[in-house]
Amino acid sequence: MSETDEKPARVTAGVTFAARLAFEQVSHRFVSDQVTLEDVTLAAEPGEVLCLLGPSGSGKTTLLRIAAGIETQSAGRVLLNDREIAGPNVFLPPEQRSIGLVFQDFALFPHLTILDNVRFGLTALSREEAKGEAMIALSRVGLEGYAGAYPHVLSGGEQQRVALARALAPRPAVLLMDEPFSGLDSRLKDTVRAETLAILRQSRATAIVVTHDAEEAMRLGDRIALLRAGRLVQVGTAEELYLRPADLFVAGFFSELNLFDGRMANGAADTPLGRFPAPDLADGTPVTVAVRLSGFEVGEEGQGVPARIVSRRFLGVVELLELAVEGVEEHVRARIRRSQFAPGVRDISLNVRPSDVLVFERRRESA
Ligand SMILES: Nc1ncnc2c1ncn2[C@@H]1O[C@H](COP(=O)(O)OP(=O)(O)OP(=O)(O)O)[C@@H](O)[C@H]1O
Repeated sequence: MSETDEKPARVTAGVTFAARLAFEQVSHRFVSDQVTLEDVTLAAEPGEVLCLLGPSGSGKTTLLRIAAGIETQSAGRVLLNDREIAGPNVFLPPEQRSIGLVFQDFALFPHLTILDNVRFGLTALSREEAKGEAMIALSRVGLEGYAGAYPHVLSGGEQQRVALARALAPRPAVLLMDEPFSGLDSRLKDTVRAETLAILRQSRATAIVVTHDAEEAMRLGDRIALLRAGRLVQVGTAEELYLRPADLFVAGFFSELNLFDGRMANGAADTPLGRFPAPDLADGTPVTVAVRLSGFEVGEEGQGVPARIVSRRFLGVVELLELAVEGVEEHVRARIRRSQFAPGVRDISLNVRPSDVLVFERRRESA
């Protein structure tokens, strides 16, 4: 069978099947008394792009390595389409898992052609078949014209696409990507991210993408799973995590916040910026009121809470104000549309948009 006969059908056929990858109560320790992951239950649904988000050291990479079979969990199971691939009595080696990996440094071999880099993992096929599959994968990322070239002639973004082609070539059911864009400069990043998403959609692979950047997770993920210190804090769509964060940590990951301490009284929290209702919290509960920097309407003096401009920083479309407000120890920060005040204006007034206020029960550590 010639590769040209097969090519069009294969390109549109994408992967053989879209799989569900599930973690069930997965825990992990590198050192016995130190939690890397604790009781993580999470599934990437067939064809979904799931972003694993969290600060450095929160366990994202370890979870990915457990899925790939290059790390073993201390407890719990990993399932691919309801088949256990890692558990107390089962351990399927990485090469039998139908899982592809893309790392942040692309890890291309400089002395191999682009084609040979992509063909590298296709050891189960004959040389000619592997070439055909590698060419299909390269055409999926739009780089078939570079098959005979070496990696150094490609830009960072193109090298990332080769790495993606290499991971897609064996038609994995699930693709795992660890900070795949962090090696790219910020101008390239947006384009490569959009291209990658389009390729993932076309290939229909289920993908788990690790990132520590909330905006990247919002741009890429159908859903986002946020980890902190090895524990899953919240899973949901970008809207859910942004609009209804489970706690202050989640809120702070998605927005810059001004924080005020208060106490519930008559169904609302009192702050120097106003009273904010929180019907679910009992009166007397100590609370932290979080106001997004973008959550202010500003006006001339006398139209709201009085504030004095301490500094203004021009940021292009917006400007960042630092404001002194009576009753607030630290400066209040506000991100407003630029040029709303003439130079030299000092006294203004503030109104807070209720949709940009979040009230949380105050935890002991932040009390
Ligand atoms: N081989 C190892 N031996 C011991 N501890 C490790 C090892 N690898 C990672 N750790 C620790 O495990 C924790 C989780 O690491 P992991 O790399 O999974 O986090 P991460 O969220 O991916 O972080 P980053 O974004 O910095 O890569 C960290 O505290 C890290 O220091």
